[in-house]
Amino acid sequence: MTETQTPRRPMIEAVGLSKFYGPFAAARDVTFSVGEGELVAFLGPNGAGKSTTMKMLTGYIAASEGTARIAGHNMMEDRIEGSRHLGYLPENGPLYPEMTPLTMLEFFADARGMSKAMKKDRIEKVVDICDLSSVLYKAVSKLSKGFKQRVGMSQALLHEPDVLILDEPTAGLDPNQIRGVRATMKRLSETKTILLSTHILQEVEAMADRVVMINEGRVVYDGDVTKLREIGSGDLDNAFHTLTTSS
Ligand SMILES: Nc1ncnc2c1ncn2[C@@H]1O[C@H](COP(=O)(O)OP(=O)(O)OP(=O)(O)O)[C@@H](O)[C@H]1O
Repeated sequence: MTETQTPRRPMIEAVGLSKFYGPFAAARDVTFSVGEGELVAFLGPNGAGKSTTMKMLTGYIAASEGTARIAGHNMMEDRIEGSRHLGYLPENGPLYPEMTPLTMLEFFADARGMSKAMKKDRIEKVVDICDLSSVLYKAVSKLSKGFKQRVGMSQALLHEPDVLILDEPTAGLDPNQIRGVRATMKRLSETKTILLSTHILQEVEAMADRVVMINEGRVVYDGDVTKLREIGSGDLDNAFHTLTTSS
């Protein structure tokens, strides 16, 4: 950042977050922040602690140590206010298999206390953004993985949050579905702050302003994609390998 640029307002903050399961640390002293309007990729091998960190950031699980803040709100002390700003797509989607996408969105809109008019308007908008009109009346259990992912995304966007935490939004999708989800995320990144976990390095190249990498529960890299590539002598796969196998 040059001296003339104003620092971005931090919208997602992990401050010394740790999560212990007995003696095992799933996350240890994780500290990073995502500024307003940034799209940050959260990278790491299987079991590195990405989902655990995201769950602490969203207030879904309590941290053993440290603080999580969304739009300045401590997610343990002020979760309701923080959650107003936050859309969260968990790893396996918050899906109710016997509901249809429409009944599920209505259910979430009611749970958020939306007025009738607001509910209609917001459901129409997220159905459009996530391209769900063809499956609105089908049971979620009968939908393809790609559509299930989009239903999860529509739920995350329903209350028009300005911060999105998306846990592997493209995992298990075919290349066409990945294209669709990436295009949606790219559009959303024009107006929102996004933290997105992924294993796919092309996704990082295509979309992210910055990368936070985690390995064995600890942050091992926080910086831009260009510097990350330099660590791998010009290759992101190499950089990933170097940073996640040397500890
Ligand atoms: N409830 C739990 N009890 C015990 N260990 C857990 C629990 N939840 C997660 N872990 C462990 O914590 C570590 C981090 O898991 P986490 O799901 O955060 O990793 P991840 O980086 O999201 O992995 P993946 O890319 O495979 O989704 C793993 O070793 C996991 O087995």
